[in-house]
Formats: sequence, structure tokens, C-alpha cells
Amino acid sequence: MAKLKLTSWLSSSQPTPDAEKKNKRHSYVPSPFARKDKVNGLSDKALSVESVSSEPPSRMIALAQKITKDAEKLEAYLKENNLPPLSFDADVPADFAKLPEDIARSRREIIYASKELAQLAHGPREALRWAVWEFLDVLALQIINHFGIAKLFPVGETIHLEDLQAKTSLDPVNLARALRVVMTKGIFREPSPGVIEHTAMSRLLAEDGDMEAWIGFNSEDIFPAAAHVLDSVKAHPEATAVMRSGFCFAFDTVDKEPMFVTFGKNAERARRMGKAMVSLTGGEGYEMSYLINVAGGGYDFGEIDAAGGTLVDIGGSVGFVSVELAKQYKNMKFVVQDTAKTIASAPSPIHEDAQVAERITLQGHDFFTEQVVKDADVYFFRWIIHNYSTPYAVKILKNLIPALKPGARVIINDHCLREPGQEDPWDESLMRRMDMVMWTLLNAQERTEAEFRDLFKAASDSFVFKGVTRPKNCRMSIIEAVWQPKEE
Ligand SMILES: C[S@@+](CC[C@H](N)C(=O)[O-])C[C@H]1O[C@@H](n2cnc3c(N)ncnc32)[C@H](O)[C@@H]1O
Repeated sequence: MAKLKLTSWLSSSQPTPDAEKKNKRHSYVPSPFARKDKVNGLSDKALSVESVSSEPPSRMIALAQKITKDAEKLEAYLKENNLPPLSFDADVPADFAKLPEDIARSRREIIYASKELAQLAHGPREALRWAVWEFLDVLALQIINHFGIAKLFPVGETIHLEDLQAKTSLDPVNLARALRVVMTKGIFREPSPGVIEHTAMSRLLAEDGDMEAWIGFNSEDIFPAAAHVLDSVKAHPEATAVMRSGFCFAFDTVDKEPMFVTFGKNAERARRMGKAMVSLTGGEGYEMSYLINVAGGGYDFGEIDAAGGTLVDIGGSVGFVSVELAKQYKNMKFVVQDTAKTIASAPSPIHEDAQVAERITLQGHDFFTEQVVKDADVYFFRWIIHNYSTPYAVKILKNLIPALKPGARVIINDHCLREPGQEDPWDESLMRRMDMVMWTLLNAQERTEAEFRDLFKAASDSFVFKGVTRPKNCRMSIIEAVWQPKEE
């Protein structure tokens, strides 16, 4: 399939002055390794810590000082608020308490600075040599998670390795070797030789079903698919066809079916992916509340609500986003569209509050066919457009056109990539890796603002691109265009 003007993140498209301003307004500490003048991530300004000598401290010392300063700040906050000290112990809370802005920043700076410091201390050759071994940690975690090892003994108790071995079909030698690799990541520990106990992270594997699904989906679906991207891109260098992705090469479905169809045929695998998505969207920076909270930069549907307007939630899964919106907006109506199978699996009623449930309609609809809900006020795509390369994404948008009334809004809720170096390093790494996941599974991609603009333009000149906004601390952006057909 021919590629349209696919300005991939490699061929950095120039942002408009407005986009530039917006990016700057939201930008955090520059991403690691992005700029020569901001060696390895933290700008020199971000590292301005007092030095006792007249010589400016080396990068290594500046990072170490920064870590100390921010760690002291974080520790003081924890103490003042009677929060437990940070630890790997199994009984600590799995999530950070909600931190005030400045303390949250300190926490993040500790993460970036310590990562950079460790890399400096490894040196270039050793850092590079072992960077490519990360997949072996994933392999070990895959084995431990798949065989449910964390659930085989209670949290708070220890177990002898041989007793643990007796509880699993996994070969004893293989259990021990996989366990000892994940232990290097703080998942389980061995307080004395052959004695195993839980840590906070292994406890999550035992008790958090969504996390177990997240690890399973990533290590059993994405990991094999990633290992086949090279085959796929060698055979089809344009890498746009959804049925020729690394996933299709890995699972023998090339030119037969896309990933979503493969999952649709396997209830267990589909359920795992669904739960994995719940885990992801409950994670920091992805919560639904960002979209809803107008004061924090979420989308304001107030005008549409006042008029009792309709939002079509396309690829809306089992309707949980529409439910959240309907709880907030008491007059709007919602149509949730997804594959017939997904719609059939939605809860009934969709919500216990009848005032919410009665305003939500569920409908089987394939977004590769013409939109059937005419004259709605909003057509909404969350985590949909990034699943498709440009030719498919343009088709999805074009399928809306016969249904659109003048002024209809098309809202996309996805990542929006900024220029390299403008994100907080944690976000930058996560969003770039999500871009690789999209490539791996679906030959799809995350997009920049300019790429979203091009997408709408390729669908029709009558889409007026309104721009991109991003709620504070949220990783996802809100991308909007309005349908304004040209006068004949
Ligand atoms: C990544 S999920 C996003 C779900 C939801 N919008 C959210 O925010 O979590 C993609 C959704 O698209 C649906 N989907 C995939 N292909 C579709 C198609 N051709 N037509 C309609 N829905 C489709 C899937 O069933 C799935 O629910």
C-alpha cells in the first residue's frame, strides 16, 4: 500500500510557531541524551546545585548532588506526612501517594538523574554492550508470570526453593534461573540461600490481575512480535500494512488477518489484552480523569451538554469512557461503537445509575465502513488512530464525512509526539517506546501535531484543524478538527 505523506518522527516535520509555543509551555526537563549542550538529559540549569569549590562540579558530581538534594526533599515530605519510607518490602504501598507539584518534580528528577548517573558510571562501551540484553529480563519475567510463580506462596512468608519447585510444572533448574534474573530487578528476593520471599513487585504479580495481564500481553504477545519486526520490514520496507506487521510474522497471519481479528478469535487472549489496557490506563499520566477535568486541561463538553448533543465514541470498547463522560455531563447522549463481539461483551445495564445508562447506546459498527450515526456533535477516537498507519487512518476519517454536519467536531485522544528533547525524560522514553509497540503490532505509529494536521488534510480540506492540547501531567493529548465544508 502506498504511503501518503507520512512524516514519520524520523523526518522531523517543522512545528508551526503556535505549536512551538505550546510545546514550550508544556515542556519539562529535556529528555536524556537529546542535546549536546544539555549533556545526557538534565540541563545544566536543572543541575544548578551549590558547589563548595570555585570549579564548577563535574557532570557526575552535579548529578549525585542533585539526587541527594531531591531525595532529602522527598524524604522530608514523606516524614512530615507520616508516609512510610520507600522500600522494596512486600508490605509497602504499591503506588506513590499523590504528591504536591514540587515534590513530584523531585521524585522525577531522582529517577532521571540516577539513570543518567548509572550510565555515566558504566561508560559508553559497557553501557551499550549490556543495553541489548534487556530482552533477557523480559524473558525471565515472561516465564515467572506465565507459570504464576508469585501466587504459589503467601505474601509475608518465605518458601524454600525446592518447595516452590514442587508446586509448579516448571523444571526446577529453569525456575531457579528465571527467578534469580527477576530478583536482579527487585521482583522476589532470596534473604538466605534457597529461601525465597516476596517483594512489593512480586506481590503485585500475585495480587493485581490487571498487572499480571499487562506483563502477559507484553511478554507473550508484543515480545515475540517485536522479534519479527526485522523480518517484516525486510519483506515490506514501507511498513504500513496492518496484516504485515511483526505480530503477523510472529503468529503466522501475514496477509490473513490483523492483530485485532486474531485476538477476536481467542477469548482468553482478548481478555488479557483488555485487562492489560485497564492496567495501562490506570497508570500514572493515563487516567481518564485527565480528559474529564476541565480545570486541569481536560476537554470542555459544556456547550454540547447544554444543547443535549451527541458524542459517538468510535472503537469505544465496552463504553467505559462514555460512562465517565455521562457521569460528568448530565444531558449529553452517547453512542458507543465497536466490533459486534466487543459490544456483546459490554455490561448490561452499562451503569447502575439509570440517568447515566439511559443516555448511552451501544452499537456494533466497523469504522472501516461509512459512519451510520448522522449529524452527531462529536466523533471521538481514543487510542484508535495510533493503531493505524496513515492510509488506514485517513480512511477512518473519510468514513465520517457523509455523516458530518457543519460544525461537527472530531476529537482524537492519543499521544502527540513533541520534538525530541521537549518531553520529560520518562514521558519521552515511554512515548517513543509506545510508538515502537504500534509499529510492532500493527505497522502503525504515534504522531506529531504536524502529522495529525496532515492526516485531516489528507482526508478532506473541509476539516479545519483546531490544534492540540494536553492536560497538565497527562501523557495523552486532545487533538481536534471541525468539519466546515467549503461553499460550492
Ligand atoms: C486500543 S482499544 C481502545 C478502546 C477505547 N477507545 C479506550 O479508550 O480504551 C481499540 C478498540 O478498537 C476496536 N476495534 C478494532 N477494530 C475495529 C473496527 N474495525 N471497528 C470498530 N472497532 C474496532 C477494538 O475492539 C478495541 O475496543
